[in-house]
Amino acid sequence: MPRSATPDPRRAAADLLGQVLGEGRLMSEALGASGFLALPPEARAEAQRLATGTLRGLSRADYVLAPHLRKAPPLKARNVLRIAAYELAQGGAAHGVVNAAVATLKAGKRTEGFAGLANAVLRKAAEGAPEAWAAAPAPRLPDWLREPLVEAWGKTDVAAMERAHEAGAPLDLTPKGEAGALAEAVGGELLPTGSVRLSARTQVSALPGFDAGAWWVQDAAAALPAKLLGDVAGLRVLDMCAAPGGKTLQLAAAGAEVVALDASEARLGRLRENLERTGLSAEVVCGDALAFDAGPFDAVLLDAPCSATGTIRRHPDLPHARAGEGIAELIGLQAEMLNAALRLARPGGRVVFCTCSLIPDEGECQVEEALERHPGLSVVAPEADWIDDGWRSEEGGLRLRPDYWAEAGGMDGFYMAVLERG
Ligand SMILES: C[S@@+](CC[C@H](N)C(=O)[O-])C[C@H]1O[C@@H](n2cnc3c(N)ncnc32)[C@H](O)[C@@H]1O
Repeated sequence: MPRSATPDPRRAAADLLGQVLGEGRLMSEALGASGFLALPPEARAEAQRLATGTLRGLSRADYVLAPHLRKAPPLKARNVLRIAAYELAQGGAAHGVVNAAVATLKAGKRTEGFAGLANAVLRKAAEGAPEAWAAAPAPRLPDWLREPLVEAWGKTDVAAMERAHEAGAPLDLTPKGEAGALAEAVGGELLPTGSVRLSARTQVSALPGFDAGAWWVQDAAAALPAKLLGDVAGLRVLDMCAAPGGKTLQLAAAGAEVVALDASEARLGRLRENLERTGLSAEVVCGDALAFDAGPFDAVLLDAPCSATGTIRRHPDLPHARAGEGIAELIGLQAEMLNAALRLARPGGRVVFCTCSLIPDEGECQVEEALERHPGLSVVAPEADWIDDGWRSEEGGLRLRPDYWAEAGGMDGFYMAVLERG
């Protein structure tokens, strides 16, 4: 399928799937490609919805299509069939979904030959589609990630995480001001941790307070590391890997004098936009955290680059586009960054270390090893009425997982710990 502008969202969705499944590209990269950006906003939103939903249930799509296919067609055509299977499972009218898939295939030189096959396959797959989809085996993470997670958390818990990944994520907002007032203004649920939760289908820019910068989108778990620093009003705080700035905004809103450091100028552009929209301020610095030398700070927040395996609910492309490459390097970088954070904190100052990863090597183990490297360093057990004791991990941090709060819509996987310099 050519990557030219097209108003057909199914074709665009199939192209997104092709990039993720065929080229190992992350969806976030594919969504930023000029061909995709040239589409009208509604087509982009629909393509993203279709691609994301199909990826969440990819093995179900293959399972319901398999009995009707003698052999799997090439990836481009297969992805159109998978999207149609997802639409049928969602209750899409059979004739509309089948005709649309056939038209999408006919529009592509390399897929037009599969239009007849798709017509026959999808008509058969349409019968009892939602039931067949629900009866298919539940999606599992690929082995590169499943194996280390089963070793860390056990099969039952990993299956619960996989269910949470398939369920997707609601929309969480962090208030600039009072959380109860925001919950009322947007008609959302006030969570015990102070985030406000809305349905994933909410149109963000249409919510009251968007233009005024009264809140920002941030997963409920991602909002907790900044809270662990406690009362930061008047303190000089370094947000060491700051962009796009969710935690910088929290710290600035809490009255800290924030230095927001990040190595990516492009991502800092988004941080600056966020500061502007919310009317908050921070000193923004583009640079390498390992070479940064403007301490000491009263407190440091280190949200280190990681595998991002805690965010699969929102990014179901990740386990498909990646195969674990680069994680060993990230683990080394996280340890170096933690050393740098401890250097930059004043004696007695606190460092919150966090990663949005489900892999203990990027969380619990980092803290255990830092304690061995730094005599005098201690872990401070966080105290807050919103902390569930089940979140506490042995070395003194908090382990959050996507299968926690399952009935309330879950949370991203995160690890966080408060360290105090001797
Ligand atoms: C997990 S993200 C941070 C998210 C951010 N804290 C937030 O809440 O919006 C990790 C960030 O680390 C940055 N980063 C990676 N290597 C870095 C380095 N050597 N120095 C500074 N920042 C770095 C990346 O550009 C990325 O923005």
